Amino acid sequence: MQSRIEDYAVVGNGRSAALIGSNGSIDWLCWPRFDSDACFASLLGTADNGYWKIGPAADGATVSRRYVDDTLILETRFATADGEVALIDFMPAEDQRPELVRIVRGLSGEVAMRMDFVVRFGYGALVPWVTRLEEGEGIRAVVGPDMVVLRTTVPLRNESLHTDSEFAVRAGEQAVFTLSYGRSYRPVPVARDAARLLAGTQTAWRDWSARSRAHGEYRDAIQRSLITLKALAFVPTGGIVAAVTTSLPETLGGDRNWDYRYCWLRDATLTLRALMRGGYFGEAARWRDWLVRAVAGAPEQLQVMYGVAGERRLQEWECGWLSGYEGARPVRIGNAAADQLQLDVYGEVMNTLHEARIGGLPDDPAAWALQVALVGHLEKIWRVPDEGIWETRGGRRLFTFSKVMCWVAVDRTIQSAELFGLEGPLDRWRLLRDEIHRDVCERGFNARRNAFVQHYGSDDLDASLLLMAPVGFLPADDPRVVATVAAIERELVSDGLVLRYKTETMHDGLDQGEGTFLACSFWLVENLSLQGRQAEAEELFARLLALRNDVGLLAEEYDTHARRQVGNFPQAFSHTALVDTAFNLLKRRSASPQG
Ligand SMILES: OC[C@H]1O[C@H](O[C@H]2O[C@H](CO)[C@@H](O)[C@H](O)[C@H]2O)[C@H](O)[C@@H](O)[C@@H]1O
Repeated sequence: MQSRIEDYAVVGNGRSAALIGSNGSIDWLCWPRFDSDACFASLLGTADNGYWKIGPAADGATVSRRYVDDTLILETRFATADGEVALIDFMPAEDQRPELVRIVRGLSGEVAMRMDFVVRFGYGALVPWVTRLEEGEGIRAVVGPDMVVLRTTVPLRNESLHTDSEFAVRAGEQAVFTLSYGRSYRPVPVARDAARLLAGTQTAWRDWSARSRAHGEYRDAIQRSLITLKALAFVPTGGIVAAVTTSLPETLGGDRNWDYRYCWLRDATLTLRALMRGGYFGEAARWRDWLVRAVAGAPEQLQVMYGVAGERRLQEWECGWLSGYEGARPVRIGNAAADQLQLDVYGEVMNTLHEARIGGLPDDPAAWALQVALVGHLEKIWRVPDEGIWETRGGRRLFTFSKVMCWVAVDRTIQSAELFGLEGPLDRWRLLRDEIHRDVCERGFNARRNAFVQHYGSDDLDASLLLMAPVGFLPADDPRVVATVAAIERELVSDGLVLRYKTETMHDGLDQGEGTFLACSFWLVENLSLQGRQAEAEELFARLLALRNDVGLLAEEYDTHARRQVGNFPQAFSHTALVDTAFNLLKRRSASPQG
């Protein structure tokens, strides 16, 4: 039932998103929010956990897919011996009402089609009570507070807990399906005109994309990533999720399965940086307001992640009735990492707020007051061990990268104060910045290994340290940085791509082994380029671009043995790193004498 991860495309509307396989099957959809219960969950289980498939009745069609121009409207073409049809899938942009529209258009000949609809609320567990609509062709499916309404232009048949339809589409004809979500105690959502919704959605995405600064050789790759990142933003609040899925495994068949449908300060700020580089500052303003609301009063209560509206309790539990993606169990809902201490997030937040100011985002006194309070708190806690950027579950350590990012937090706050005349104890902050820098250089560098190491006193390498030069902690040609990059290239590169760390020696509290981490691989490109190894940088970048699926999407990791994308999908981290690296390569190319 499940497709390969890279066979999925995403459609969304700024509140939720659906994954659609190249076979026309929607195997994942949570409504009404990204983190709501799924009503189609076969992605993580079996057909009985819910899916909605539209495709040719006979097997053997040739499939090709694309997004319509610079939009999030998916077009899947099925070419059969009898003719060709296009399946158009989208969520209307106009009001973010939870709705999915599917239009089958006949392009040539006459194609016999089939639709199968199995809706199961509660992450695939609950069979709804299904009734026919009084007007028009359609059904209403209800369980407890949840309701979906399926309307269509073709006849439906209800049989053994399953709704289906067999219909034919000739060239020039079309069949339309709309699925709307609502609360079961509210009236049935009114029917809307699919053609009008399609036109409006197309215009909204085209207008958004027209504002982009993406350019040059990587223009299309950058823009597709920006659209994907935009699709991860929860419009009503400004929160941004790390991915639209939970528990797509980092190792096929393994237990590294996590719920990413939340707003990590780290992932969200990196997403914003990418959107701002693309010219999109509106999202930055909304996210900053979200941050001020989410963190609110006490800086010592800062969490590393929140729900999309700023919720703090993201309790992790295992969804025992789902058998997992290709059997990878457990399927986890919620994320216990919410209770961790990860000091790097201070650096990512301060860096993004600083860049937003430079980009012209009007200042907000509440945001500056929050920053001053956060640095005040960091001053007290930067020396303590934490769980680090990788959210390890094997106990707290003095992670070198966490300390580097504490330096970034203080450095960017000082820079903001200096550049924009903002008030703060500058002399004290400057002393703090120097102290953190000294600490990292003395305790994070292992002379015997001739490299900065994962945590103080260890021999392990860590790919997060590829960010030392890009964040400006040390120059890229500093001999210690050059040696660290060389050591990572020797020891953490697998088939040309970068592992986060060695799970064999790191003891992160989980089973051994995982795929190569795509964001880290982009960070290696950045270091090669900063070291002037341009040809190598561009070659690795081209390789990474080639790993995107047919519609330009990336998961979190890549399994170089199975040659498959692994981990949650599509993932913000990977797409932000793509955008950043592409812009940097283009900038350096145009600055070079030959550029
Ligand atoms: O590796 C164990 C941890 O994996 C997840 O964290 C990863 O995803 C986060 C969201 O993209 C990212 O911010 C983090 O840097 C990654 O390591 C998972 O969410 C954790 O619960 C888990 O401990």
